[in-house]
Amino acid sequence: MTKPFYIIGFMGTGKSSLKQYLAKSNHVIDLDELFETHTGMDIPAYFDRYGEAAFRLQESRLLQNARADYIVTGGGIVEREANMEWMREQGVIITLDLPFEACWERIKDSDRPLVRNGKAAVHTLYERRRPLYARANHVLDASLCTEAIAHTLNQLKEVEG
Ligand SMILES: Nc1ncnc2c1ncn2[C@@H]1O[C@H](COP(=O)(O)OP(=O)(O)O)[C@@H](O)[C@H]1O
Ligand SMILES: O=C(O)C1=C[C@@H](OP(=O)(O)O)[C@@H](O)[C@H](O)C1
Ligand SMILES: [Mg+2]
Repeated sequence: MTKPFYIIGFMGTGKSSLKQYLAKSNHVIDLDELFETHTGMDIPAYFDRYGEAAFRLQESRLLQNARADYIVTGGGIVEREANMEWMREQGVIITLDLPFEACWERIKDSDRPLVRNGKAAVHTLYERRRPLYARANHVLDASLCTEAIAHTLNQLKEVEG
């Protein structure tokens, strides 16, 4: 197994969509998918029942147990400094970067629990998290098509993985 590439970025930057385009020889884990398999609940239902703090605790646990070539995270992984430290120690952090309006267009009709707080609240969250995503080893332009982003990742993996 290679050094893990941790894919981070705000909701809607296209992290989860990458899976099908990454090299087939690579093992890819999406922490949100893993979360839903482990808990047997979808994320909106989990937020409703147990709240965001409980979600963050489970998310950190899953992060620390995940072993794969690519570990696709949820947008809030940057909320805990310990998660950032873990990812930096273990592997390479890659941010998908996209302006807020484009993220919002992609997520506004989805069932993501934080989207229910409305556009202004999500914008505030975006601004607060922006410096955290900027701390990655690499920042990629997420306005490109998924295939192009995956291609760049596959190339980076050959050099750094
Ligand atoms: N590169 C892209 N270009 C255009 N639309 C995209 C791209 N990547 C993802 N999308 C769309 O944006 C939405 C959110 O994508 P998703 O992969 O779930 O993002 P994330 O996991 O970062 O929240 C989906 O509707 C998806 O089809
Ligand atoms: O930004 C966040 O706090 C969240 C992002 C979501 O994942 P995506 O970034 O894949 O949408 C998911 O983990 C949860 O709804 C919380
Ligand atoms: Mg996702």
